[in-house]
Amino acid sequence: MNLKEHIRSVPDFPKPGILFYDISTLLEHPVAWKVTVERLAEAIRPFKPDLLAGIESRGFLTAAPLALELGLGFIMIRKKGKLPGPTVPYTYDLEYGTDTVEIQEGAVPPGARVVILDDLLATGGTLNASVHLLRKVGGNVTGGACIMELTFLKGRDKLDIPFASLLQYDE
Ligand SMILES: O=P(O)(O)OC[C@H]1O[C@H](OP(=O)(O)OP(=O)(O)O)[C@H](O)[C@@H]1O
Ligand SMILES: Nc1ncnc2[nH]cnc12
Repeated sequence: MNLKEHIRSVPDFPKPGILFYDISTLLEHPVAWKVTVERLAEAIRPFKPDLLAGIESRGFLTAAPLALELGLGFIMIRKKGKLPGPTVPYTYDLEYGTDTVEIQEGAVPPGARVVILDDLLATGGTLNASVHLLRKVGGNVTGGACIMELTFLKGRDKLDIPFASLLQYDE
């Protein structure tokens, strides 16, 4: 099955000049979505995860069903101020300014093998920050995976973990 046929590309969203890859149409199609989850399961098998982490918010849609399929726990990496109770932050640089991701204290058992999921890798800034956050709380990040990778942005070069993507886009 060609999964690219189930992803809609929307020009000039959310800003002029950006071609937005929309997974809404993939999620709407139960067979294509099931195939996506199965292919992700294959892609991350070599990383031997104990636990899956998803990055807000489309990363939750990607990681949660995969965790269920693999019989693993799922934890959330969220934007600042969204998680209740004690949290641990990691702040990273953007082109202009900074951003912060957070995780709940105690979400990662010491030394757990964690694999990070998101829907899409663009510049790699979000995924790289998530790797650092998970390490800060004692996780052993053994890999990362996305459904889509914008190869022309070379986000993969920013990562110091093994990384897999199902679909590559060069524009
Ligand atoms: O590789 P990067 O350049 O960091 O970009 C990729 C990130 O951007 C998108 O999330 P967005 O911030 O749009 O949030 P959303 O998932 O809540 O829509 C996407 O889901 C990734 O998390
Ligand atoms: N071009 C794009 N399409 C969908 N999500 C994105 N996140 C960052 N860049 C994106």
